[in-house]
Amino acid sequence: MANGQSAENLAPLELLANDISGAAKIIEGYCVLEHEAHPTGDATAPAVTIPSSAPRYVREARQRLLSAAKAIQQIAAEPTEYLPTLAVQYQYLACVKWLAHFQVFAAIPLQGSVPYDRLASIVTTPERQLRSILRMAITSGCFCEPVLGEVAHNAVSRKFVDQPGYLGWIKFMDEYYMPLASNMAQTTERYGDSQKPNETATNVAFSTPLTTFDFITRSPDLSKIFSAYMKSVAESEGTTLRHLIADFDWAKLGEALVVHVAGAPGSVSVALAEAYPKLRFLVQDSAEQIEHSRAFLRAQTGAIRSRIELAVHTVFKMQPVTNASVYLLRMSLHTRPAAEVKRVLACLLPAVKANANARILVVETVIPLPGSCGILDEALERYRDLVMKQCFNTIERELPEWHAMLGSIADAEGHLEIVNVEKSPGSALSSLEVKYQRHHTNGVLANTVNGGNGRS
Ligand SMILES: C[S@@+](CC[C@H](N)C(=O)[O-])C[C@H]1O[C@@H](n2cnc3c(N)ncnc32)[C@H](O)[C@@H]1O
Repeated sequence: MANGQSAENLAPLELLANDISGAAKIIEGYCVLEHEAHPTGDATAPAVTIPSSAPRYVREARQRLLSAAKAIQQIAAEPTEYLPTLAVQYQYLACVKWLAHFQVFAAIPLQGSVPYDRLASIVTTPERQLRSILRMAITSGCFCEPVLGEVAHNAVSRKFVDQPGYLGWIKFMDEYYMPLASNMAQTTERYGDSQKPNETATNVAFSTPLTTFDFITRSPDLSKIFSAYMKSVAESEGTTLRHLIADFDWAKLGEALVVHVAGAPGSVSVALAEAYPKLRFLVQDSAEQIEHSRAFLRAQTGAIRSRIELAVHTVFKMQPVTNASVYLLRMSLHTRPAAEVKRVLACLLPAVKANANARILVVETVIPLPGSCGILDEALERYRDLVMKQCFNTIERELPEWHAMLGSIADAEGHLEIVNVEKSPGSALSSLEVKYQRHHTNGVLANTVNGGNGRS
């Protein structure tokens, strides 16, 4: 400990500085041991800072470092700096939008640097404006200036070239999410605590009577950028399928059937099928989506295709398959009002009641209780909660709310119960393992005798 002091005697700033230093040592030590490139923000920065194959303690150190760095900035800053710092954030979004509009990402060579004046003549923008906007973006971590007067890509800006969906994401944030967020107060003024899907910030911001889904799908422009945005979100760190694979003990299932409820197009089943060759899958969704799934599966290898079946099934009808080991519900509940969430879960109850080892795996955001995790993780989960409210009048839930929701799904002999919760470092989603719990009989939990898995 610095100066021989114990942790209890350290002031908050020193504690955070120690956290940062300790986490940075773990990360740098890992990079040296594994011959990985050291994280930097310059042109040589690796495309991935910490690979997903890194041990959990290294990925946890990265989360700790990010949160401690954010927390230390907050407490070291003067209160009078709060608003100027907030102002910087909206300018960042405006700069990235401007750079995307003038196709600056594509105009900068992937290797080497380019002088501002030459770049300005390529993208036909005033040089002084281009330089100001790029230099502002550089302070956000996007692009770098390896030689004074010349700009180059770094790992962040290169993403906008490698993954064009990033441009759709920025456009969607700017043209859709921003107006919703800035109309949040007017929405509460007009609709109070409404949970109706057509009394949201979408209705206020865009003066439409439509629900958010209808509003987006009926606008060709918006639905195009929405698809690009969703594709990028699916590939982003928070929702990558690697977390789903890591956050449940799929191997213990052996040869088993997994039903992915509302699982089109089937990319989740394909990823799991590749990782676990003994598992078979049934993807259920609407008739229209299952048609897309057929096309999607045709592009997979025969070995994968042979283990994935498709079926038209609505989440509001009783689950017809009762011999599966897992009924997976991933990101399918948070856009629904509570009454619908209950109906969806109730349709699965008989299937998990029929087999004491069967599980419902609910993969959704769990909002952390204040201070229970790093400040950055907490902010990202709370962001998702606000977006759900603004778009759908629905919520993301805290763990006690998930316990209450699942516990309320019951029949005469028992109810649904969460037996385990897992969340990989960096994941935006938690995996809630849910079983049917029989009511106490003579003080003994009937299900425990029958095959609880002991992981709770
Ligand atoms: C956000 S997506 C879920 C994505 C998918 N579960 C995953 O993990 O990537 C919602 C899915 O629910 C499906 N869906 C919506 N309403 C449904 C219903 N009533 N019955 C069955 N599927 C439905 C949609 O077609 C869509 O595939």
